Formats: sequence, structure tokens, C-alpha cells
Amino acid sequence: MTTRGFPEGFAWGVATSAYQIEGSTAADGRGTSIWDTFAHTPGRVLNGENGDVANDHYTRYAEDVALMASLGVGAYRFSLSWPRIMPGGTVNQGGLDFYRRLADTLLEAGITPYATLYHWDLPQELEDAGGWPARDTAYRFADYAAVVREALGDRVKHWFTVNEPWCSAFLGYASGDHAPGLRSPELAVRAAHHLLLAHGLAAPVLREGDGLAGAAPNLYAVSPASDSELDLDAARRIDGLQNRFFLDALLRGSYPEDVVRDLAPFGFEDVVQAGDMELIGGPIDFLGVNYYSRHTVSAESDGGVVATSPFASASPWPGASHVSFVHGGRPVTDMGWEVDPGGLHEILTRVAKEYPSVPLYITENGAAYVDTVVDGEIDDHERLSYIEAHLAACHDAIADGVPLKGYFAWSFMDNFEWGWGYGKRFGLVHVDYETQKRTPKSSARWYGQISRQNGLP
Ligand SMILES: OC[C@@H]1[C@@H](O)[C@H](O)[C@@H](O)c2nc(CNc3ccccc3)cn21
Repeated sequence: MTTRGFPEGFAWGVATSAYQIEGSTAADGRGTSIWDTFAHTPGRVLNGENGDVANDHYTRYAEDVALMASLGVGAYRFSLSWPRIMPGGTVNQGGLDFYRRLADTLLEAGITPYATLYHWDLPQELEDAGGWPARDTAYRFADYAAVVREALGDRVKHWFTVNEPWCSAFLGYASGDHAPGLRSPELAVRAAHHLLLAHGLAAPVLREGDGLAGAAPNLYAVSPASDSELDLDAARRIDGLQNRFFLDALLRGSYPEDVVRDLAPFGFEDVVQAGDMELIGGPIDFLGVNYYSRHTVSAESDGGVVATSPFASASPWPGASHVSFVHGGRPVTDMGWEVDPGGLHEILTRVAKEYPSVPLYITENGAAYVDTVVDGEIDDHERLSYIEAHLAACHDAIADGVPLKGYFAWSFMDNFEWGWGYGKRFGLVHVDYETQKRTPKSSARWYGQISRQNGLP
């Protein structure tokens, strides 16, 4: 029974990424990624865990697609492993064949594939040549996009260029909590621009013919801890670095002046070349929004810092010193992230109101909670409630005029949670890593029903 229906054709999906689920990191010609290197470096991932096996999805993909279909979801957002497709810069048909098989299996099951080209697993040889701080990497990404479009464009029509450029740039090159684990704000600001340039170069390639493309930034609602001038400015700086830097570039083709000013001490102005912003702000068919929580920001420098990994180290916020993240008094997930569905409504209506009109997808939303298996069942009522509340926020946003076209729950199944390893579980489906047994949690069955009825009770 649906009392809160969603628009006809709304895409109900689940999401994953290559390094987090595939395993088989040396199979069929796959090359090394920066996450293979990072995860095998002692002290980088909790308990020394890595993605060598992960969910063994590379061999179990047909079983996983069948499970997706049995649940009733209609769309699947996954990522392509660049080092599987172009190891050492050469096209690897063995890697492409896997994604051809995956896409064919999805289509046969009535599930629409949405492919992300970059979800953090840069080929190691490109990192060795300078990584995202090096402008050339953006051009190598455009070459990769042309290979992918040629090989998979007959099967995949919906593309996301880059997942969360903020994370790749600032966690990878400023805080060092993510691969490649560097701690240089100067490198981070260069990486941020080149990840967006990569998007700008690749999007026209992916949009050729009947291709549809966008990017998938992670956006947060941001509030000052108080109405003091210092807290208001701290919130401005974090909102600028986290949200406006990416939204302005992608949707207006320019960077916000205040953020450019804040980043000037790190050499940011030297990075942007003539023509870059026209490419970055070029036409897209939709924008993905990854939303999880709200930041409540204080100017005091001794407040709590949002833990981006168990080894949170240097700040991922160049230009935002003396800023702390404080809890706003809301319930938190197992990641310590505040549960705030109102923040999702806030972000969606803000993007719809303040930026040129573009269709939106929630490309990631979900929650980690500690799951308990009782007689083979997992009653993950907290995760179900989190998703229900955020879907209600989506429904309200649509009623307020937001052109929201779909929602992808993060994640289809438990997986490798980056610096946290396998201990943080976001899946609608439980994975026993000893046996690789998949068990739908109560949230999976509930979400599949919502998908089939295209609405909330
Ligand atoms: O952490 C859950 C997921 C993660 O598994 C996805 O691969 C990634 O796209 C993703 N992004 C966020 C939001 N941003 C974030 C902040 C700090 C650390 C990691 C991610 C959450 N998630």
C-alpha cells in the first residue's frame, strides 16, 4: 500500500564500487591500483585488511545480480576498475569482458546498469607518474573514457565520471587517510582541480550518441555550531570546500571566489588553465548526490574532528584551520555520522534553487550499523529506519519541485569500507566473509518492496 508515491519511472537502485567488492585483484590481466598499494601498506587499513578477495564479486557476479533481481531493485550503480580495463595504459580485453558479462547479466535480469568510471582506484603507474596532482592524469582519464564508451556503450547508457572528487583529493592527498596516503594541501588542491578536469574531458566522450553522463560529488548539509561570527565563517569555509567548490565548478563553470581566496596559500590559482572551466562546467545530463550526514561546524580548534578513518591524521580541509566538527545532538550511525534526513531535503532544495536546473539522482545514501545474525536472520531496523527517513525527505523534495530521478542505496551488500576494512557494514545484504554467504537483511526485503510499489507506505 503506497500513500507516498514517487514519479513514474523513478529509478530504485543499489550501489557498490569495484575495489570494495570485486576481489580477484590479479585476474585476467588486472593491473595494480593505488588502493592495492595503500591497503598492503602496514598501518593504513584497520587490522591490515585489503580488497584482494573482498566479496569475490568478480566470480560471483551472476549470483549477486540474481539476488538483486529477486529483491526487486530496478537499477544498479557499480564502478569500473580502471586498472582492470587499462593496466599500464593498454586496453585489456579480459577486464572489459568482465564488465560486458556483468552488463549483459543485469540487462537480462531487467536491471538498468549505471556505471561510475572512477571510484578511487587509480592505476598505480599513473600515481607513480604524478597522480591526480599531475594534469596529464586528467587526459589519461579521457582516454580511458573513450575505451569504455567504445566497449560498453551498447550496453550502458548511464555514466558517472568521478565519484566524490573531494574524497579522492582531500583524503588522498591532504589528510592521507585514503590512497595514495599523501599529506600535502598543495597536492590536494591540484588533485581537486584535475579530478574535475577529468570529468570535463570525459563527459563529452560519454555523452556521444545516446550516452548520458554526470558526476557524483558527496555533499553535506552544513550548520554553524552557534550564530557567532567565528562559527558562521567556519561554516562558510567548510561549506565552500565541501559543497560549493564542486557544485559551482560542475554547474556554473567557475569556482567560488571565497574558496579560491582560501586556497590561494596552497598555489591553487596556478592550477587552472585557460579553457578548463568551460570543460568542467560543460553540459551534463544529471548530477549524482552522495549524501550521508550534516556537518555542525565550530571555530574552536579544540573541538572534535570528523573521523574519516581510524587513523584520522592531517586535516583534509586546506584553508579551514581552527575549524572543528561538533555533534549536533542527533543519533549517530556506527561511523559516528549524525542521522539527519532533513539535511538531505536541505541539500536537494538548495541545489535545485541555487543552480541551473539539472536532473538529480541520490547516488549514495545509507548507514553502517552493527548487525547481529540470529538464526540466520538479520533484523537491521536502524538501517531500515535511516533509509525510510531519507526516502521520505526525497519524497518531500520532489513535492517541492526538485527534479529527483532516482535513489541508490549504499550499499547493495556489506563490503570493504576503505580505511575501516570490513568492520563497518553498510549493506542491505549481509556477507559472511568466511563463507561468502549472502543473506538479505530485513532492510533488503523492505527496500525491494518499496521499489516494486514505487513509493512509501
Ligand atoms: O563510507 C560509506 C561510503 C563508501 O563505502 C563509498 O565508497 C564512498 O563513495 C562514500 N562516500 C561517503 C561520504 N564521504 C566520506 C567521508 C569520509 C570518508 C569516506 C567517505 C560515504 N561512502
